[in-house]
Amino acid sequence: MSEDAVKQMKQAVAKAAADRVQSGMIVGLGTGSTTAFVIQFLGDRLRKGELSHISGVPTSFQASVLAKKYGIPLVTLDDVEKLDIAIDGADEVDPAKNLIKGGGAAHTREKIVDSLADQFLVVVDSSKLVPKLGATFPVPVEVLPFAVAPVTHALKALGGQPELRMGVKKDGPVVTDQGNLVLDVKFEDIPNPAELEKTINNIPGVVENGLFVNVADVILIGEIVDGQPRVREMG
Ligand SMILES: O=C(CO)[C@H](O)[C@H](O)COP(=O)(O)O
Repeated sequence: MSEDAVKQMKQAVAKAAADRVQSGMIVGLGTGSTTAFVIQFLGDRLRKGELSHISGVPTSFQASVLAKKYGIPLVTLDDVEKLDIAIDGADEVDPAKNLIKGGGAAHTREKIVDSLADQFLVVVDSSKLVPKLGATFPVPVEVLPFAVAPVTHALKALGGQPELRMGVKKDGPVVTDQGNLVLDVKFEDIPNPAELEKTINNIPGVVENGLFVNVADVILIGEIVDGQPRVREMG
C-alpha cells in the first residue's frame, strides 16, 4: 500500500469521525497521525460554524499542541467527570474490538481518557485489522525508569520479549509525557488479552500497558475500494 493511499484512508476515517461530533460535546482527543487529522477536521468545523461549544481533553502533549493550533478549547480531567466521546487511533484491532495502542507512547493517558467517554470511537486504516492481537505489533508497556530491569525480567518470565523503545530522531530512549520509559514486548501468542492486560499491570513498576480490552465501542475503518477511499463501521 502506497504512503498516499494510507494517508487517504486516514483522512477519510478522520473526517467521518469528526462529523459525528455534535455541538456542546466534551471530546477526548487521541494521539497519532490519524487523530491529528481528526483534530484538524474538528477545527475546520468550528471555524465554519458547523460546530460550537465543544471542549477537548487531550491525551498527550501532541494532541494539546494540535488542538491549540486548530482552535479547540481544552479542559482537563479536573474540570469534567466524564466525556461524551473520545476519538483515538490504534495499532491493532481484533474482531472483538480489542486493541493494542501505544505506538505513540501515549497509551497511559489514552486509556484514562478513552475509558471515561460515553462512546469510545476508534479510527484506523484497514492495515490495523488483525485476526489476533500481537500478530504484527508488540505490546507497549510504560515503566517507571527505576524499575526497567525488574519489569524486563518479569515480562520475560511471562513469555514476552521486551525491548526498550529508542527514539527515532533522538539518541537514547523514548521518554513518555509522564517522564517514564517504554518496553515494547513481543509475545508469540496472546491467548487471553484481558488476562495479560491485568497481569502486566500487576508487575510493580509498570504504569500501564497498551492492551485495551473491552474499551472500544465503535471502530471506524478507512479503506480503499476500487481506488477510492471509503469508510465502514466494524459490525
Ligand atoms: O496509540 C497511539 C498513540 O499512543 C496511536 O493512536 C496509534 O499508535 C495509532 O497511530 P496512527 O494513527 O499514527 O497510526
